[in-house]
Amino acid sequence: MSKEKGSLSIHSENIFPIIKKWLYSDHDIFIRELISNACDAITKVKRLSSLGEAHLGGKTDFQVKVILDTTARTLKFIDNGIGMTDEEVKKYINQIAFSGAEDFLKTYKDKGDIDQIIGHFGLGFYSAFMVADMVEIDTLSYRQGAQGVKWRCDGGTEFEMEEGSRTHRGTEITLHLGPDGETFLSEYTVRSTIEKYCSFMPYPIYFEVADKEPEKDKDGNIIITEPEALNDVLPLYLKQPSACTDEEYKEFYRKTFRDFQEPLFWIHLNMDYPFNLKGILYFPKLNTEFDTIEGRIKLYNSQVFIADNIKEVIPEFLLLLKGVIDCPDLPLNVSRSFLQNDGFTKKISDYITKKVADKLNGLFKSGREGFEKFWDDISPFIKYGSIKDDKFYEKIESILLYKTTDEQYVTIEEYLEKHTGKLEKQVYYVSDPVQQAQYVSLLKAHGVEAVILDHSIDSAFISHIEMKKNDIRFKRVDSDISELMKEQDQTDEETNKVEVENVTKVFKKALAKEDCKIQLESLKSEDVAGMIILSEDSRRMQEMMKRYNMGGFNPGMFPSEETLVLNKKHPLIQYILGHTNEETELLDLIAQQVYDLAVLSHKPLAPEAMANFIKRSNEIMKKMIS
Ligand SMILES: Nc1ncnc2c1ncn2[C@@H]1O[C@H](COP(=O)(O)OP(=O)(O)OP(=O)(O)O)[C@@H](O)[C@H]1O
Repeated sequence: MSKEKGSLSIHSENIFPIIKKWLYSDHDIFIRELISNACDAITKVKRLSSLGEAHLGGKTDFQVKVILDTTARTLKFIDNGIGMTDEEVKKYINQIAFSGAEDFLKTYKDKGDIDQIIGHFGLGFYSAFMVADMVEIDTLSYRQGAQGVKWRCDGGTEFEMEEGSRTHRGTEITLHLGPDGETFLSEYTVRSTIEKYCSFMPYPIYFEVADKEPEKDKDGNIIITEPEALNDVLPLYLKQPSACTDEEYKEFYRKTFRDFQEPLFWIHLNMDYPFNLKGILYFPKLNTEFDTIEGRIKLYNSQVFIADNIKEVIPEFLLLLKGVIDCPDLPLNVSRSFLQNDGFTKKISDYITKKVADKLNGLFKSGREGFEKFWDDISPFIKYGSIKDDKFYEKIESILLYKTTDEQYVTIEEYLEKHTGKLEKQVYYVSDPVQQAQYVSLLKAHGVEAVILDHSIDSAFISHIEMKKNDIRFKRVDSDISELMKEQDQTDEETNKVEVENVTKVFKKALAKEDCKIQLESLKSEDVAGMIILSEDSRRMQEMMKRYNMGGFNPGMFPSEETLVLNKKHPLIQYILGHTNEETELLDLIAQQVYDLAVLSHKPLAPEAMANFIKRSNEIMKKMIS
């Protein structure tokens, strides 16, 4: 066969159902598309008027009206924009994927700023057929002496066109809602969809229900209310940061996120070059320690809502924040809810990360005390960001704070400096300040504070910091006995070995436990008879297995390194040491009670052990009075 070249042909009968059903993922976006077209139509006529090419005759109350009629089952979108001539309807509507917006941009690209035009692909109008059985257009062009045009299509590939009777410049689009549009017969659905997609569109959008019973006062008089636009045509993020007050930022936050907690602080993004990006990011306050952090960053393109939390543009860790970002330069694909993946989105994401890091550094430098006040609330974001984004970590590394058990906020360097001579490149931490209180007070008695790392992000954060600063080691307070707590012991190695063997025998029998690892120490404190320590590595391994649900692994592969440390100086341990050859009930009782108390200050007792502990404690008290 000879080599051939040609162009592919598309039959509208085949492609139309695809556009209607599959081009857009969400049905409700037809509202966004038709209101965007209406706003584009207004932007165009305003532009032409400013160029002296259109004479508006004083009709400049630019607005978009959406009217629902539940009886007639229609939804109308009315604008007083540029309108269309019959030629334009033929060109822009009858030719699918021929965008009048693109055409307009091409014609006027050299005549000033027209980046407000939203349309791009020439397909949006057809999204109306996702919900409508029939769509009508009634339009009159701005041109002098133009004749109105009526267009009608029932969703097939045939249309009807005739002269229209419209007397005012603009376009009215009527959707006759079909079974797929049933949900849009609800006032609430239409209103909330307009609010979702159009709350920052540049011209006022009014919504009314034509066949709704008017509200009456108690005397039966109709209450007349001034129509209120559903949108904010000049959202705060578009203003210059220097022109915005704190109250305005807070009000914008309340309105946009319906969150009545005040945000901690915010970052106003305002960039014109090398790309255009405006927005405000808020650091929300966490209500309680049990709060799940759920952020929401709404992405806009020229004031049109695109989607929430688009991870290509917003670095993943910042999805914990709340905010709005508007970037008219976004490379959107046809359905707008998806981005074309190119290097540009990465640049936007890097810019946002940098701005957040700059703001945090600024807050730290301008007032450490204020920064410390925010720390508990913002630290999960910052820690998550440090783990997720190396560049972010590098920028905020020096302002990472740690809250200590004496309620101070210190950097890691300050912590080490404070413990010079006591700790060598080592940071003690607690993951549960209440449960681990005994260990904390033992350390405190020797002038050592621990840092509190009790958030679910902290175990990953600790590993991250250790990896970044590889000479620093984090140790949970119950992972060893600090040399600071021990007293010089005169016992020689051989005697100590025998003592350990004898005591182990007593505990093994009393606890009926084969694997009982015991260490004898002379602790400076005489208050503690025994304590459990669990090596840091072994505990981390166990936690990791639990976290990743590595149930298939045999736990025996990583035996628990739990050790019972007994304080030789404590009278109870001295008693045991002096009676290791006996097998008395009292010896069992002491060993069991010492062990349970040690476990209790390390972790919660298992239910059966707890019941035994209470029973035994009562027995001991009974013995005391008998
Ligand atoms: N309300 C309107 N007033 C005037 N012209 C309109 C109106 N609605 C649509 N048009 C014309 O029809 C064209 C096609 O609209 P359509 O929504 O299909 O595509 P678009 O807005 O150009 O691009 P996109 O697919 O990105 O929305 C528009 O570019 C515009 O020229």
